[in-house]
Amino acid sequence: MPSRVSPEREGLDAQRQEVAHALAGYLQKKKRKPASEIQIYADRIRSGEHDDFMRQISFALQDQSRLIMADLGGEPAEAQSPGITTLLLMHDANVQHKSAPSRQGQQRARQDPQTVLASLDQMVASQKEESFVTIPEPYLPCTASLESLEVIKLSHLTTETHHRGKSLFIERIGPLIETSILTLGAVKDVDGDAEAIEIYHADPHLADMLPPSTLFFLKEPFLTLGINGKSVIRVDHPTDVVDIDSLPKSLSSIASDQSATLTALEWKEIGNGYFTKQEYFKAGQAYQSALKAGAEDRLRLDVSRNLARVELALGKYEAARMSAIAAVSNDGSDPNLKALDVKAYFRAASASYQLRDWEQCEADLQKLLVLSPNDDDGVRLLGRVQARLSEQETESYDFLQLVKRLSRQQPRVDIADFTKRTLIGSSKGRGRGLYAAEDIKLGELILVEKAFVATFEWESTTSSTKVYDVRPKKFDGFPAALWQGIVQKMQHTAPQTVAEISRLTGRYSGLGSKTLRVDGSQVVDAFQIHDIIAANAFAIPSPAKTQKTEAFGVMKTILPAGADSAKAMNVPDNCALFQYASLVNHSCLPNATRMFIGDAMVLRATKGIAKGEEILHAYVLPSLGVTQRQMRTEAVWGFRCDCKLCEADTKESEEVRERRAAAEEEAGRLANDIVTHLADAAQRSNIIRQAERLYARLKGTFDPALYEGLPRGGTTPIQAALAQVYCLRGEQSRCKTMIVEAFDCLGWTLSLHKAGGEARDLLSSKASYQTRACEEMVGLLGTACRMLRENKKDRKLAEQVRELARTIYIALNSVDNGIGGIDAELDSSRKMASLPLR
Ligand SMILES: C[S@@+](CC[C@H](N)C(=O)[O-])C[C@H]1O[C@@H](n2cnc3c(N)ncnc32)[C@H](O)[C@@H]1O
Repeated sequence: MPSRVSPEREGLDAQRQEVAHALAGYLQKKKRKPASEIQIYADRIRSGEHDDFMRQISFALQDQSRLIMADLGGEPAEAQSPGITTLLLMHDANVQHKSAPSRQGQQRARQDPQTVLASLDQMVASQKEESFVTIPEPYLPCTASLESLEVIKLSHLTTETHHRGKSLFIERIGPLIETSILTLGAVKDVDGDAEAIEIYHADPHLADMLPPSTLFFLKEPFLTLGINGKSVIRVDHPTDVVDIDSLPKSLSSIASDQSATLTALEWKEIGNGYFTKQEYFKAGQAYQSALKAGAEDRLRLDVSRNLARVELALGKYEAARMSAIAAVSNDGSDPNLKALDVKAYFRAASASYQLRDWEQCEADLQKLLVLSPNDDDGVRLLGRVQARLSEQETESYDFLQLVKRLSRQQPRVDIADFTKRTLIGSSKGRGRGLYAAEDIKLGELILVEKAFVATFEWESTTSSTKVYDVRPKKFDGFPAALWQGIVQKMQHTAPQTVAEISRLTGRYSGLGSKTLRVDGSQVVDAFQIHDIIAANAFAIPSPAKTQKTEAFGVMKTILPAGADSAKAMNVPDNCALFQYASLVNHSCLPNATRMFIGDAMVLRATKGIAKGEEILHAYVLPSLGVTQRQMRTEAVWGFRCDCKLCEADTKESEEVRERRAAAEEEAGRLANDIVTHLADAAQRSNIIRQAERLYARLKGTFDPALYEGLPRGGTTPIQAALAQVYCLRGEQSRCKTMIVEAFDCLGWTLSLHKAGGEARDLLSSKASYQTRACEEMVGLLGTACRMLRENKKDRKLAEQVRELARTIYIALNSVDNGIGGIDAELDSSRKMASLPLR
């Protein structure tokens, strides 16, 4: 009997044809794909292979890829809308992920090198096209030593399997191709069996580390499917790759089998040759070989000293310090050796400086100066390290100089951290947090910290990479350059720093804060770093923008990655990870605000903080609506804020919120118009009355009992405009009342009665939500100052108000290069005062 096709089925088929046709048209037009590739996609759709996906593609064709994301079962990406090709690839990645368990344990087919190299070209083409990275289910890096692993061949590999307890001994064939954050290549084993390999976060010198025809080890290999659906060995943790030169001594016979046996002296000469050509990695390898070949006495000292120099150039500071110290002869009787010891100590001190171990650096230099008291380099470095020690102790930073020196070529600052005013403690329901170790006044420094790693968009093409994470099924941008930078740096960092970074919160805890050195390398869990970045990285504004800061165009304090309201899921241009400042928890009623100078974060108090109080800053803009705030903190950091403001905001009805939003919008517009219309006598009274009515309406939307002592956002612009108007009209009492009310709405009590004590005593905090409000506060104080200056008896108070504005300005900017703007503001108010108002 012929099968009957249901009407629904017929409809679906027709729809499929239509979508396939539209997709083909779309791809041809937008992506300029070769016709053959379009045909493949269209055929796949026609054959029903993408049946579920049909609907999603039709959404995409209507440019609604956000909905598709939600449909795929992941969180809707708010800003990153993947294109159709990406969606198809993502779909494939998802299907691959789901079907992985059914493939697990399947025997891998033997492949010859030519076939693998040909498919590598295909993989490279699709990677270049999409620059799209899939993050698989996390797995741990190998923590076993090479000696304890059983060597297997490629033919022993089975799919979707982490071969724990095993290692491969393989060699690279063909080129290594870097695309985005992964390096693609091909390898073969002693049987001539070949396989593709994907190495993530690879050492920048990977090609030198794994030269063709040189065998290397891959610990606990993982065989999976690549982006093209073909098998590939995936290496997520770079420490799973062990090159011949890093082999432990017990296995170094393998190395000598590979290279003709040279003497230590010959290796040293080879190293020096590479050094002259600035091929530092290869020079380092040669010096290592010299040491392994048994360099002794003077030769050992020379090789170690040269190796230290090379390691400094490669950023391997831990190793550099050890090599430098190993190069010290301590033989004061020989003037030649003494001079060489000076060099060795200088290299040790330079490494200590880079490791930010200021005390060690100073100690290394003291030893140097005993041998050569007037050594220029030594004396200069001692000056620098003493400046760092002073910053660390007494916060003696010259912020203005630091800002002036920033440029695109030099976006990083040379400063020490200042953390002694804070202590780490546990914060109920929030994990760890930072606490004030002493009383801290409004505007004062809480901490200064240089980023562990910071990346700037102009330095790398991978500052934001498209990533599909199979765990939350989330497609998003991710700061891949930062990820790679941290994974790399962790391998050459002091264990204590590694442990601190590893302790930072992240959804996947991986190796935890255990520090493990295996086979001479610091083991790093790349997935753990990924999740640490997701929960802790900060966006930083471009130093170029920072330099332009003037007057009230204050430096923007940018929120942590993914936290900005407008760009929601977009990855910021510049981002950084801070080891210590990451511990500051969130509140919509913060007591601290952050700003950045290059790669350093400066955190200041936005209200008086008593000893023992927790330091809190805002991860999301407190002025956003509560629903948006909570959605963001939940999506990015996995918590719901339970501060008093969130509590009050959530108790309000939707109707009240909508009413207020409408009044706020109108008030904002009117606040802008008001000054423009002041000169117009016909409009003036009318517009002022309108503003007063609107202000009363806006104020009326807040339930006084619910918001007792809490800030009421959105009122400031109209209050500031009215205060200016009253000031210009000479209505001092109304002006004063409006300014005091404006501060009250921002969560502050401002006293404008009489001068006395310190300027900051004029202000006391209830439960302010500042951060962005600082700008508005400075403006309001400008008006207050102008009003007070009119009366002779209030001149002293006026100066205190100006000083208070300055304190708040610095709390936000850290430098007072824009403080002249406050006076300029007063001048412009004076000009306005000449307008005929009455
Ligand atoms: C940047 S870390 C802050 C340090 C963190 N408390 C720790 O122990 O490492 C961000 C994480 O802290 C926690 N957190 C921060 N503020 C919070 C708050 N107001 N309520 C609950 N948890 C919070 C969340 O777990 C969030 O993912």
